[in-house]
Amino acid sequence: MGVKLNISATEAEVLDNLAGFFIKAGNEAIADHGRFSVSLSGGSSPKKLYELLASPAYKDQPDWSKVDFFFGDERNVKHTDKDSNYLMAKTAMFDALHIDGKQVFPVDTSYSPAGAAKAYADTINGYFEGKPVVFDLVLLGLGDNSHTASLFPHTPILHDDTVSVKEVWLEDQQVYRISMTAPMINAAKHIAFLVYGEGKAIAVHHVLEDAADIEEYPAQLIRKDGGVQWFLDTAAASKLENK
Ligand SMILES: O=C1O[C@H](COP(=O)(O)O)[C@@H](O)[C@H](O)[C@H]1O
Repeated sequence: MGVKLNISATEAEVLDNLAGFFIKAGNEAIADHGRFSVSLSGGSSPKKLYELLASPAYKDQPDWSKVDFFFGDERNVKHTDKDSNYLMAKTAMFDALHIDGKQVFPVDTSYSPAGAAKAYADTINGYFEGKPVVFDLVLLGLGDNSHTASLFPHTPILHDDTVSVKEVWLEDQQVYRISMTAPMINAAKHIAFLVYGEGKAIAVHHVLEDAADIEEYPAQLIRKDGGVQWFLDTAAASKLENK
């Protein structure tokens, strides 16, 4: 799968290492083509990373006016809802860094789920001006059930081979989410997972070491020849047999 493991002793070290990776990727992208396009993850894990990146004491920060923010997935809720990935990133990072609204590309959840997915795909294609969609960095988390972005077990999006954005119906929760497809994520220059805590250890083992089964372990869909970076703490890595 081209996995690059970065295992740290503590949660704080994992966050620090990934912040360093983010900043390096950002500075390199800006030096290379003038801007840094990053797709953020949502859920419970990344908030501390975003707060750390926004911390004024943090070293070697990129020129934030040259960073463009997207979302790998979103809950089908208003931007003011506590479950909104956009709201979480805004409060944890955008506000503190005074990011201009023109640099932030949230999913427009005022549409129907299918409409929001289509509109977001159009937004992304427009940003890349009709050229191939290649984000400089896609950040991802991992759910206890081995989902990433909103690529959930046993959902049709797992078999979508288009570089696109789709709505995802979660039968058990009776809600929609909107998610980039695996091919859109896999086209990125860099992909980095942030996973910490013992609760994720079994999922990490399934995704990285079990036989291929994308229906059960959708994060196995995320692969790159150049390697996918996994930033883990020792608790999340504790069930790995090969470290
Ligand atoms: O990549 C992602 O992963 C999470 C799962 O992370 P968790 O920390 O909430 O368990 C997912 O739900 C999130 O929306 C996504 O961006």
